[in-house]
Amino acid sequence: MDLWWLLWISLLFLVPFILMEISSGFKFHFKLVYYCAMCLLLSALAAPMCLLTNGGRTVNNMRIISRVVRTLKYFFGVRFEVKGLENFQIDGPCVIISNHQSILDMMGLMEILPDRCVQIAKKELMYAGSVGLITYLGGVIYINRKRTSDAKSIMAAVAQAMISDNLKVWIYPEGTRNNSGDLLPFKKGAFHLALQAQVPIIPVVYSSLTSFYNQKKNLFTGGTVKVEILPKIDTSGLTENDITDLTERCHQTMRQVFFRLSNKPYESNGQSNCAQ
Ligand SMILES: CCCCCCCC/C=C\CCCCCCCC(=O)SCCNC(=O)CCNC(=O)[C@H](O)C(C)(C)COP(=O)(O)OP(=O)(O)OC[C@H]1O[C@@H](n2cnc3c(N)ncnc32)[C@H](O)[C@@H]1OP(=O)(O)O
Ligand SMILES: CCCCCCCC/C=C\CCCCCCCC(=O)OC[C@@H](O)COP(=O)(O)O
Repeated sequence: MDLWWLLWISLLFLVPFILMEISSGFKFHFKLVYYCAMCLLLSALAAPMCLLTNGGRTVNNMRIISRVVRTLKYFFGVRFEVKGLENFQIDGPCVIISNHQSILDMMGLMEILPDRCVQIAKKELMYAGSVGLITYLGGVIYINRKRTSDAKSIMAAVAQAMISDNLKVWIYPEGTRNNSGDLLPFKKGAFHLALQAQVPIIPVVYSSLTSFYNQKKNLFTGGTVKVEILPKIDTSGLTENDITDLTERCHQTMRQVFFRLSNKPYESNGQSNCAQ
């Protein structure tokens, strides 16, 4: 009898691996679920560490969170080649903006996260189980993307907090994940925030994940991500009238770097062809 049980249980374990061999779709989704499960598990492990070390919701928990998240890359065969870390060496608050491709970006975010840096996140993330808890403990700021007025007032409060608590704020100006191999147009909140707080903006660009992570092609293997931290952009003296131009300028600069890092020819949409 035991032998039969053993046979059935081992078959049960073998089934996902057999399915992964015969179906790329199954393999892609299995790996994505594995990633989410790892995030949930690591969050559940990190939460008590944060509570015991720092008591409650504080940006200091980001040190623990980043250390734990940095281990994830080894489970998924992802490597990061980072350039420009010296550009993070600025005292005081700043707004960091970067392109956003997938939930895998958490690995790239934590790979280079500077000290005392929180992120702006969609409020739905608060309800993602233990991941929601860990983002809360890390000081993540939640916004409702569908209610611009609420988002504006939250960001205005963040501008005050950045100065009083010496906080850096990381924002994904595309406002959503985008695995298309290009950058979406930028929302303006990050730039309003930088002007309201009168702090510099530091653009960060991650190369395209599409060479090893592509939902359309059910591709999810390991790979190398090139990361470039660009020199800071000063906002002193700029006013609300400069927001659109500042947004466009950052978008164009980051898009050129994105194409260069992704070894793709720069397709300007009516913009200069010289990739940086
Ligand atoms: C240990 C375990 C581990 C495992 C797990 C890992 C855990 C890791 C832990 C921790 C890390 C967590 C990391 C989470 C990351 C999550 C990322 C996301 O969720 S990304 C989605 C949410 N982020 C955004 O959406 C930002 C970008 N959006 C904006 O900034 C928008 O501007 C926003 C939302 C503020 C408003 O969006 P609009 O859709 O209305 O678009 P617009 O065009 O920008 O604004 C409309 C008008 O309002 C003005 N406006 C916008 N923001 C303003 C402001 N702040 N003040 C004044 N006016 C503003 C603009 O100038 C525009 O007006 P005119 O067209 O120019 O007339
Ligand atoms: C008890 C309830 C349990 C709920 C289960 C939760 C399932 C998800 C669990 C883990 C997910 C790990 C993801 C790590 C954090 C990802 C942050 C992120 O990248 O969010 C997406 C957001 O940038 C943009 O959202 P959209 O592209 O607009 O959409």
